[in-house]
Amino acid sequence: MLEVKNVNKSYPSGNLFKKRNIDVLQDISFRMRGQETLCIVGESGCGKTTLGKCLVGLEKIDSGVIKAGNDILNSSISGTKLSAAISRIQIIFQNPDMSLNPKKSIYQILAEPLILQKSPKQEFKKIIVDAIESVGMYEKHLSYYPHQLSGGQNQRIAIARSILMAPDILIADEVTSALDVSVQAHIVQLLMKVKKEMSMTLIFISHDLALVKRIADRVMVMKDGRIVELDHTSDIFLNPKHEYTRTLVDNMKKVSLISNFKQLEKPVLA
Ligand SMILES: Nc1ncnc2c1ncn2[C@@H]1O[C@H](COP(=O)(O)OP(=O)(O)OP(=O)(O)O)[C@@H](O)[C@H]1O
Repeated sequence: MLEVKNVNKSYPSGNLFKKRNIDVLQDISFRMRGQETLCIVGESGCGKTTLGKCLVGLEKIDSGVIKAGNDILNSSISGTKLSAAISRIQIIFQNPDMSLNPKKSIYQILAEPLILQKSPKQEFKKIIVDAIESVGMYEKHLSYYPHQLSGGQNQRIAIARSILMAPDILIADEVTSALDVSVQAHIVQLLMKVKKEMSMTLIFISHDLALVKRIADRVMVMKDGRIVELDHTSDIFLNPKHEYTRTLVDNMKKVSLISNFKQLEKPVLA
């Protein structure tokens, strides 16, 4: 169970003479339970990634509380204790090439969670082979380095590494946006499969509203660091209550009309 209560986060801004803070997250509260998929949407810069980073303790919150099971994170936890505080939540980012250490082999990357969990060394190989196969890759890839794999394959490795941490909650932050369209669907399918098999809660951050409509149980709409609407997917798309949600949904409909029209325009090849 995840409970986020009145979370606020600001970043320092301005210059030496005129310092100020920008409020990036304002009074964020929500709860999640069980195998729910919550999608977070909203315009660029509204605070989606910052919220994800705060949930896993990569950023310190200014006030409020985050609870995941018995793990509790608040504004008084800092330093190395921060990311250790919320061990039940893992995050995967947009660009797997940046999150995987280029100097480490895939085997070494996948061994990291096992070292952290103090798993018996003699079991490493079997667990790692199982993990890489569960994301649709093979034992032979364990000797590769990230630069020898495609973006989609590296994203699979990032997912395998996260699931080796056996989290209760997985945050996927724009995980398909840097990938080729043909690979995107495979990564989403994989995430949904992993979520089901591991009985995880999934927080999926995305700009792709058509995808959100397909996979979300509930949708959180953010604007300027605040939650403007949080509701079941059907209500968000069929009966949006907030003006901003209505604009987002209308824009999605326009984009899908244009792409349907473009497909019609395509010449038929003999
Ligand atoms: N480390 C930082 N220092 C200062 N400001 C930051 C920092 N990280 C993010 N911000 C600012 O916080 C705001 C929210 O950024 P965030 O990355 O959370 O937005 P987002 O909704 O995820 O955007 P996008 O959809 O483009 O990824 C932005 O104005 C951004 O410039």
